[in-house]
Amino acid sequence: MPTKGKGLVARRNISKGERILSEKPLLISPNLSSMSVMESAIAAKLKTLSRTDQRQFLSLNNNFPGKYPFSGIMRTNAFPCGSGAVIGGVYPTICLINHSCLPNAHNNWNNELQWETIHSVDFIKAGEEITITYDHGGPSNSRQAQLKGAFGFDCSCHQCLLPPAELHDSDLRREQIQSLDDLIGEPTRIMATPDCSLKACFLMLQLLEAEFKGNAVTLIGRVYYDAFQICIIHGDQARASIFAQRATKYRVICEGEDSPETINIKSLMKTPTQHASYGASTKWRTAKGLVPKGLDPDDFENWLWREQNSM
Ligand SMILES: C[S@@+](CC[C@H](N)C(=O)[O-])C[C@H]1O[C@@H](n2cnc3c(N)ncnc32)[C@H](O)[C@@H]1O
Repeated sequence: MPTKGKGLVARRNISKGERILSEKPLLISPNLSSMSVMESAIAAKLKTLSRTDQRQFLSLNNNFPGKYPFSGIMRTNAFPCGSGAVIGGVYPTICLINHSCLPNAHNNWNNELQWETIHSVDFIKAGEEITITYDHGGPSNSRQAQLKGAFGFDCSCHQCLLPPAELHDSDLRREQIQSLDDLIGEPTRIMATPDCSLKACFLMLQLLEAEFKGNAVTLIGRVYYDAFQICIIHGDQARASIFAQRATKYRVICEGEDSPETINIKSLMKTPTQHASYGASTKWRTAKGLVPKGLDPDDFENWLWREQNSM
């Protein structure tokens, strides 16, 4: 791939939500603070691998050559085994997938399978590059700084190369998305002014659509899960079950039916009271069956988002 080294390209059309591949890690290593300790730990693990696996590991890209080549390969390629995990895995094929700030696929550690999975989050045409995201979001300058610092490369994805005026508009939206994300996650606000937190979720969905078009599957799923949590904390089982249903739909697209997180949300959709925060407040208390029937779609959305003029 020009400016990116090797990459993965679709050989056939791939529909949204397909599991493109799943892979067992070649090697898993903790992210140790001392490079020399990490280098010896990886070297010891490498010795236990077959010759083919050793060759595959050594063929991976290294943006940090020098005194600690094995650690450099891990730092360039490893994916955390689960969100917030301190251990990371490298994979023979998945590690060929380049980054995009507007990716068409999503990577996820399936703790049940103990494999990393890749799902398409958009329709991918034959011949198109398959991309995932390595960054934590935000405007282009902060994404680029993070990618350079953590992985040692200058991002040349389509989004970062937009003409200046378009990049400026995109950066403004990404800044707003980041601020809303912080606001939605504030526990004191969720307890004191849940209406504001729910409104922030609603605004976030509009912004995600404007910025990512159809590709914001992962983020949309998270927003619906946040809305679920806001409702269940305040005892509103009816809305919580609808939000969990929507969160499930998006989780299935980017992680599959067999992901433990999908299974967990699906079960919360059926029994929202299983959530640990249920009962913290009774401010919005409703029974699960109190979802209104026969409303037109706009009125249903007004009810769901607790718009003032709704029932
Ligand atoms: C996990 S590897 C991906 C496969 C790699 N391109 C190769 O040739 O082996 C990650 C490395 O690919 C390159 N890369 C990935 N995404 C990129 C992007 N958006 N812009 C520039 N380089 C990128 C960087 O060198 C990065 O450190």
